[in-house]
Amino acid sequence: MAITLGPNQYGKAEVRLVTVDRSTPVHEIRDLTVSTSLRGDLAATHLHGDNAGVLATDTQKNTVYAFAKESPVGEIEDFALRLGRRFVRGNITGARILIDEHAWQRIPVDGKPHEHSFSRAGDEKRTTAVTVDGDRAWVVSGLRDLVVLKSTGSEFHGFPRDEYTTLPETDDRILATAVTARWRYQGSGIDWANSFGEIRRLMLETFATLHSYSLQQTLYAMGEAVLRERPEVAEIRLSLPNKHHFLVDLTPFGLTNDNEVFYAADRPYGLIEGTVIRDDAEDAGLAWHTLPAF
Ligand SMILES: O=c1[nH]c(=O)c2[nH]c(=O)[nH]c2[nH]1
Repeated sequence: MAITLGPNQYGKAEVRLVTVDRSTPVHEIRDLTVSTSLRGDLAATHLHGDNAGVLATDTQKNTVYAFAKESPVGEIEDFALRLGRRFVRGNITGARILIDEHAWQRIPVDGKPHEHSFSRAGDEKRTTAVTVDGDRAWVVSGLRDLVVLKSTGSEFHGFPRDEYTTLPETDDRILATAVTARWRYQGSGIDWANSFGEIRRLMLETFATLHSYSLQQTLYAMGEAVLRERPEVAEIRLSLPNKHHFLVDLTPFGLTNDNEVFYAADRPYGLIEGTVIRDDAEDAGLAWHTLPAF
């Protein structure tokens, strides 16, 4: 019997990085969670504990902080590319850098945004996942936990009924989800910030305006809108938990419920996931390699 080492990677997970730009009295803050993962010829450490080719995860963490001091972090995609390219040398042939950006907004005081006091702008995160392999690189960006709800304009009916079906058909329900999206970029010279803003806008506008007959239909329409308008996006993957809102039965209290009082269920939840891709998309290469969640 032969036993061999299979695919492996290692790095520092969830490095918390906060930067303050103090160049003017109006401070700018950035708040990132950075995870690094390196691949390559790492047999010696796995088989014999020989660490000559192991760039310590502690060094990887320090590199994140040093790079943030040496030049402005900039767009998370550029920061991830800089880090990934730094790590790929010698026996390290590939790197994957994940970054989540946490948004802050200025606290309004006397109607004006404060210079150096902030409040968290909700749970939503802008994300990127950069994979470097030799001198090639792939960028998959996205967002997580963008919670949306529409109070009408959503129906769900026509599904099969069997002896276990209890769900009533509805022609007017609340539709709510927390959007997780990742999209794969193609081409070069991409304005990361503008592209992110436009993709987010397209997804939100589609969610708001599409009269939905299923969350699946909404998912596809959101992805299709992005691919139609944004040629720099090769494909988009969406994960949409159906945050069910059930009508409360008020008849025990002698009351009617005219689609006004709901119980927001926590779990279980439907989980609707899918990819929307253009038929002439550039090859995905290693873009999704070892990417969690999809
Ligand atoms: O939009 C929906 N899609 C489903 O597949 C589903 N299943 C379910 O119970 N409710 C819903 N809603």
